Amino acid sequence: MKKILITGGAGFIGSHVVRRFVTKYPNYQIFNLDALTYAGNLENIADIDKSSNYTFVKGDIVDADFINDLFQKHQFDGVLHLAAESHVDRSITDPLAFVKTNVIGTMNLLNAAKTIWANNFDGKRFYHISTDEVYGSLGAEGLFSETTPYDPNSPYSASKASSDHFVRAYGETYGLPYVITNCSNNYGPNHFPEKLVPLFIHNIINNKPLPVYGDGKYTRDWLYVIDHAIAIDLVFHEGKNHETYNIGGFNEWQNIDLVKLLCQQMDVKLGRAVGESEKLITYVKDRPGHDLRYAIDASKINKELGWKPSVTFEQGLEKTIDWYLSNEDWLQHVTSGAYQEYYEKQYNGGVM
Ligand SMILES: Cc1cn([C@H]2C[C@H](O)[C@@H](COP(=O)(O)OP(=O)(O)O[C@H]3O[C@H](CO)[C@@H](O)[C@H](O)[C@H]3O)O2)c(=O)[nH]c1=O
Repeated sequence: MKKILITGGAGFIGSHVVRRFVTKYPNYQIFNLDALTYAGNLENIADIDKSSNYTFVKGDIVDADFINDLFQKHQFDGVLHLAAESHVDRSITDPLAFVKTNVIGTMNLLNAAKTIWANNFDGKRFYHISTDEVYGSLGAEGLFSETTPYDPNSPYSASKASSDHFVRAYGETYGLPYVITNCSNNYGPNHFPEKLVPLFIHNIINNKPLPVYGDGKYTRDWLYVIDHAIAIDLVFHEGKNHETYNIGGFNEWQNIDLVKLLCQQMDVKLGRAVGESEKLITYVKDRPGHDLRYAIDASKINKELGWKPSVTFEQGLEKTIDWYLSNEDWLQHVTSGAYQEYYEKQYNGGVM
């Protein structure tokens, strides 16, 4: 039986990956390591919690001694590393937290893997799940490919770029077997309501303003989170050693158009008059260093591994809205306390 460590498995993307691996691979023993920060929530994976091939471990990847002990104890065969501080706005107010978790945390995992595998890399794999933000910002034209030079702009993307570089460096220097994926914006169930889609769903339900940064003309490439989990499964098992794969939906939306579509779908779901939710749109001051456009060329993963998104954006968005509307308890739990304080501070940043 293979022992697989998944970090960040109580978070948004991680919870979908953990569920997929636990249910699809009964011959794997899955260890889910999560620090349970504000964005991690065991409710996200409550349905698989009792599975015999699943173990939850609470712990922080920043603690090197703890990580070394964990690797020595369990002798993992593979690591899927998703644990990260991931919110760009938070990285602007507290960059060091991002260096700690995303850079030091990744280093601790790399060191621990290198030590236990001790040059015996047969059947071993370190998989770093990363972001397209490492490539910086596109103008109106072009797509990010795997050979696009790194050019990160936010403390968040700088920390992810740094950790990508360390993973590659451990591959080149010590022969560590690795794969890296850089994915575009995800949306779907379990997404903490600080990111655009879940925050706006939450605010529409509660009749709160929808704070659109700047002129709303920023563009992102959106992918349903379960399609990302499927891609991660494929890359972990079939991706080539020492390779990078970009993952994206070929699905670009300007923020304001996405928000309007979301408002329309929410009006229908909530039985509101047409145009009701759009009245909540409020233009607020822009994010500093806001990247204009991300768009992914996902043809490598498509050609080599046969992956492509399984749902359209309209379908994925509807599934997402349905999930939030039938999980209002979840929303209530995660939006109380610390989050609420943060949100109020953020929103009071100023209406334009
Ligand atoms: C939270 C929020 C966001 N926005 C804008 C900023 C962006 O142009 C767009 C999406 O913002 P966010 O949901 O924060 O996501 P973004 O900054 O693109 O980064 C996401 O996508 C990345 C992949 O591209 C991931 O690596 C990040 O972890 C993830 O947070 O919406 C608003 O206009 N208003 C808001 O309140």
